[in-house]
Amino acid sequence: MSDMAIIDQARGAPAPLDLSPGSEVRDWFTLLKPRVLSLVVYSGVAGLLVAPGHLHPVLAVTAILCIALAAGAAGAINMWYDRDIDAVMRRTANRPIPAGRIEPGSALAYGVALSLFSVVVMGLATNWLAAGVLTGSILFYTVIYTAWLKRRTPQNIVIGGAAGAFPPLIGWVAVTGSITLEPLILFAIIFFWTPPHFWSLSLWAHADYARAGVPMLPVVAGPRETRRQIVLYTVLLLPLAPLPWFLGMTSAVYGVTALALGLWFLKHAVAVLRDAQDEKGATLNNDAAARACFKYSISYLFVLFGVLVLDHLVFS
Ligand code: HEM
Ligand SMILES: CC(C)=CCC/C(C)=C/CC/C(C)=C/COP(=O)(O)OP(=O)(O)O
Repeated sequence: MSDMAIIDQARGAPAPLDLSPGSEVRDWFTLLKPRVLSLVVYSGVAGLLVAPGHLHPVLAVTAILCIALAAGAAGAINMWYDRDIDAVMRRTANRPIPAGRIEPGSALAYGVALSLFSVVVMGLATNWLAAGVLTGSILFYTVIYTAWLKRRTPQNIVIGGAAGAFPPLIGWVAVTGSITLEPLILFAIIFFWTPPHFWSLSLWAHADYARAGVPMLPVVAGPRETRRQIVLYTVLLLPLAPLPWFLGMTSAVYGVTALALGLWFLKHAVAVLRDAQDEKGATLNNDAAARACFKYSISYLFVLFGVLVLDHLVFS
């Protein structure tokens, strides 16, 4: 706390919210993995906006806040469970639990309380199917991905990564109260997007995972196989993303944009595959192609879902 804040508090003034680096409030916020939340909320909003039907704006905002809260709460439980491996990885060693700034038990209680709160509010504000799917997504991330698959198999990302594909489905179900083919396609898009998103990053971050004993694909199968798998999933995503157009859900504007974005993703993936390696398999240019592919993966999803929503608002 700053000197001014301490003086203010001594005078009886309410303490201002301290969000400075290392502050306690900031640490509790960090437990929610806020940076990843941006795309989670964005895809949830997209699912909610393109769904047929109407939800009162207050309830729609509540539903989105519940998705954000649930994803954040699951992130806090993930950080509680993974505190041992987070402590050994350079990227995560300064997280609030391994750095000793937040007690593990308090983080768990926080994650569980926020999870329960988000599910109950979602059920009351929208419908109980949406609350059920929200519960499924929390359990998928915390139990299936974090506690079960992450430390056991290099397919952890493929199966467990489905957790992150739930938000547009939840947004849709919050409006319609039912699960149909359309939101399942949105789910599938994120499902097939996740492996190239994460494996690109893991190509340059695998030393961290190896040190922590996490069997990520580059650690277990090597960088070459990881590069091949990145191309494979990008190829699978290519026809999948325009599917809403083929099924009459959108106009050609979305369809053609989805194809173009997919081809550009594939170009990045092929560049990753071709990235020069020395005889020991180490890359010669600091994995510039993998870094570019990871960065592009995030823009890809932002633009794809943005155009999906615009297409819906303009043409339907
Ligand atoms: C198993 C699946 C996934 C894994 C293992 C994974 C892992 C990661 C990692 C390690 C980062 C690096 C930076 C950080 O720690 O914040 C990252 C960044 C990011 N991920 Fe993922 N991710 C997954 C799925 C997703 C999904 C489903 C979304 C949203 C739809 C997403 C959105 C993002 C975003 C927006 C960033 C950039 C954050 C920033 O600004 O640094 N990720 N991801
Ligand atoms: C509504 C709801 C529950 C949505 C799920 C949210 C979501 C984006 C899940 C994706 C999984 C994810 C970010 C994994 C990060 O891997 P990790 O946890 O292994 O990454 P780390 O090494 O950074 O801890």
